[in-house]
Amino acid sequence: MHPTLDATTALPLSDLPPLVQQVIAPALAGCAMPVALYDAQDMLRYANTAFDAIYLGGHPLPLSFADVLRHSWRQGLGSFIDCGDIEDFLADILPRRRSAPLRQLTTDLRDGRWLQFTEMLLPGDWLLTIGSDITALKRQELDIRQAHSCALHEARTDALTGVANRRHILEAAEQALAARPACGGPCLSIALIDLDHFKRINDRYGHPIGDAVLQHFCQQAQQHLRSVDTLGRYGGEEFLVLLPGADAAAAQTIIARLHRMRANRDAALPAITLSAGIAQASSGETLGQLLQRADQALYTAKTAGRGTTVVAPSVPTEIVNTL
Ligand SMILES: Nc1nc2c(ncn2[C@@H]2O[C@H](COP(=O)(O)OP(=O)(O)OP(=O)(O)O)[C@@H](O)[C@H]2O)c(=O)[nH]1
Repeated sequence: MHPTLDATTALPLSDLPPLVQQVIAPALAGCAMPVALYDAQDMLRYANTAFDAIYLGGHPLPLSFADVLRHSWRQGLGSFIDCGDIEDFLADILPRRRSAPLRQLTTDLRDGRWLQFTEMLLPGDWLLTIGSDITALKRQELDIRQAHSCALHEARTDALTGVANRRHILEAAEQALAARPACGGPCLSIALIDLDHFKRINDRYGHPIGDAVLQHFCQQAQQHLRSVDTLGRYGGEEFLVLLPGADAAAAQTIIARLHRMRANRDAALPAITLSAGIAQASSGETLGQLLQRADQALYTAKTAGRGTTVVAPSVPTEIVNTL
């Protein structure tokens, strides 16, 4: 009778393939990297101490691969299962098991660590699994990803109001226009909004109150726009709203909600009104042309006395093409 490999090995050494018996198992028995060996029927026949601690918690062998995962899941050990259902998880991964002579898999453990497993098919259909701890690498990757998304967010966001900045809202508008088919397709409208007599707010109450009014306007406006709409700061007290799927009439209804926001205003802040110019994109129209029409409509709203919305007349395609 041969000695067992370590505390978790339930089978005699002679039962394992010679390569494992003579080289792999003795070298890896006390190794910090988890090592496991499955036979041709996918029964776990050998696990070193590190693998036992992660998946078995002292459970005796043999155990099928699926039962290793079921057992570890029940015991709060092993891999984290995103879908939360061990049987669904097994149904997803089992068809790919043993699908190549050498495979690498990454898994996050319920204790927060990350492992990369290398699975190697051996003669006689045995499968050797060796894991290495890649937690530090994963944390670094996560930090880099978070730093990147923070940098991206900052590059796209207006620092005062938290809405899209001018560059980002214009990029979004370009993309929305480019995504439209050459003719037909869903509508797209834009609204240029300017807060009325804003200079007076600054002059009378001071710049910090002016800033607070801008912030409050953006907060409120975002609550009153649809989730598909995008609000961006176009200039000082001027804002651009993208209204996908909205024709001019629908856009007017949505912008009317912003006019009514005065009713919910923060009593600590001075009241404001706004003027808006709406333009519905015509087929083939460039962003420059669309903005020009919205700006013209805004100008008309301003000269008409402010506190109102003007819709730019629609442009027939043949005229757009000559603009
Ligand atoms: N507090 C504050 N004021 C700003 C900011 N950006 C622009 N402004 C002010 O917004 C005011 C815009 O003034 P005008 O262009 O004369 O327009 P208005 O007073 O709003 O008048 P109309 O647009 O004609 O209704 C200026 O006084 C700017 O200083 C900002 O970030 N914070």
